[in-house]
Amino acid sequence: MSTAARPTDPRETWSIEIDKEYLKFSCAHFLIFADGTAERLHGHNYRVYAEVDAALDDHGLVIDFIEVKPVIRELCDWLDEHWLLPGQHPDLSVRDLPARDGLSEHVEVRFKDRLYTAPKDNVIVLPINNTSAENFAGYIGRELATRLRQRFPAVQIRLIEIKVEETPGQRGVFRMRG
Ligand SMILES: Nc1nc2c(c(=O)[nH]1)N=C([C@H](O)[C@H](O)COP(=O)(O)OP(=O)(O)OP(=O)(O)O)CN2
Repeated sequence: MSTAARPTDPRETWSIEIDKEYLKFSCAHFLIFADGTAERLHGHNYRVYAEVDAALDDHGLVIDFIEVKPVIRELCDWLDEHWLLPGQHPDLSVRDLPARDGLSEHVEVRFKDRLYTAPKDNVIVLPINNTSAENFAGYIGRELATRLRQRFPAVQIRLIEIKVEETPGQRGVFRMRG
């Protein structure tokens, strides 16, 4: 039987879905609400679910699972065990504190009447306006799209969908087309 790629039927689309227990990140955050109040600082074990929609290659693959999982995992591992802060919220500021008196470099975080300090390497300031599951999905999705296009230039990605589950049963969902 021929293994040549069949002519594609425009009605058909293909995608891969990745849902691995180890695609997770444990992080601290506090959500800021529309009325200006915010949660106390707390943490979640976030789970990441990914879908990539693209043409099937001549070998019957969208993208090799073995090659795409490490790209998602490197993003999860980079976020893991950090306090995530929204760098674009108007009422939250982060100031670097130089090492002194035997202390390592720290950051000072101000939000309204709250003041926190933390070792600088414990914190990641993300280009988002709130630490919602949706914004985490958007950040991971955009980063993943950039990295997949760099590493798999021949893949014609049509859609990337990232779901970030903050607690079992509720997820933020991000989709990027084209
Ligand atoms: N659209 C969103 N709403 C909320 C988010 C979010 O990321 N996107 N996040 C929070 C809080 O961070 C909170 O920690 C989660 O809220 P909550 O629903 O209370 O979580 P639980 O799992 O404890 O909910 P239960 O229904 O009690 O199990 C809030 N909103």
